[in-house]
Amino acid sequence: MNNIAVLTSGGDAPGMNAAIRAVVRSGIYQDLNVFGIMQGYTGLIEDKFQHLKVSSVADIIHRGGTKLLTSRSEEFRTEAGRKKALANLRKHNIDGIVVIGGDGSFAGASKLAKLGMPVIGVPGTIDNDIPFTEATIGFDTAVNTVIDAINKIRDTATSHQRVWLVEVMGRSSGHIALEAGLAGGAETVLIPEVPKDLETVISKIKKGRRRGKLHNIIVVAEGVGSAMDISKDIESISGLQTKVTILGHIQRGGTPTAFDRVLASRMGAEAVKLLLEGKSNRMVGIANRAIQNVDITEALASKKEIDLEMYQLAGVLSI
Ligand SMILES: Nc1ncnc2c1ncn2[C@@H]1O[C@H](COP(=O)(O)OP(=O)(O)O)[C@@H](O)[C@H]1O
Ligand SMILES: O=P(O)(O)OC[C@H]1O[C@](O)(COP(=O)(O)O)[C@@H](O)[C@@H]1O
Ligand SMILES: [Mg+2]
Repeated sequence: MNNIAVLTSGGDAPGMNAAIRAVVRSGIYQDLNVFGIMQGYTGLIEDKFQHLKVSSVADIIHRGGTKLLTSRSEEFRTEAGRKKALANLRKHNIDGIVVIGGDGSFAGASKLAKLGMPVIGVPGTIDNDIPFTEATIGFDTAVNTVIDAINKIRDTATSHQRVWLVEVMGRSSGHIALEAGLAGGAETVLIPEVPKDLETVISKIKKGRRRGKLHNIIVVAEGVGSAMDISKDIESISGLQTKVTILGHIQRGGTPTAFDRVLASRMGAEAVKLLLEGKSNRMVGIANRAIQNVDITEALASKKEIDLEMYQLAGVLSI
């Protein structure tokens, strides 16, 4: 193995830069040439390769976003698109590639591996919706961004004694909502993994008010549906007035936490090690603080479960 490549794909996540840095520097440390592919699978198809040096990844460990840029590529979903991508990898004599991205990017990566290109996946998505890893790069930072927002909303919610719905990201999963809900002391957490019951939500609000509670924070994962619609339903059933804040893409930006930087550094370096060991179609993960790796196909075949005990605890602690 002489030449390896790295790209970021799908939604950007804080810590992706730290992962890129780790791939580049541990690759160079082990005498590899490292190429960065700009704009994810789009750049792979459009031949946007750059030879990276040690200094190419200087001053990025603390930055959100991705220096390599990212994209969602429709063309890569087609066989013709993937063949173009493979031809470019061959043209640059690439012996293996590290894909930093989420579940969709891994589905693409696995197809590339089937075409004969060694591929290692590094999980980078704020959603934390990838099985066989307790954390994905960006999740911790996103959760911290959400609790910072909840703290601020709580100040004004209390002052006006308001019911507040905070909509958070998570395309089809409730990991951000649950973790931020528990850490932010939310009264109710609505996640797609658990059927929603608005009568229970409303009776909890009313019970809280009877004990003198001055605010109600309800965290809604976007995968449940629009917080705006849910607020209208709560208002029409209960007669209560509600406010809604949709946090949106603010959750994707910002400087990564120490946790995400360390995770990204370890995972990026592990990906290079796996390529050097001749592995392919593997995904790096973390369990009990140890870096591990699993087959991507196996990972994609299963769904990451939500921690129902944590969900119940969030309910108990907000009685
Ligand atoms: N089933 C698939 N086959 C091939 N490529 C895919 C597949 N699913 C996703 N991709 C590629 O991966 C890209 C990123 O996936 P996406 O789901 O948007 O983000 P993420 O990787 O963050 O989950 C897509 O734009 C597409 O190019
Ligand atoms: O920025 P976009 O393209 O609208 O995507 C929004 C989606 O991306 C995410 O922020 C991250 O998801 P992915 O990692 O799958 O891209 C989701 O939480 C959200 O639903
Ligand atoms: Mg995804």
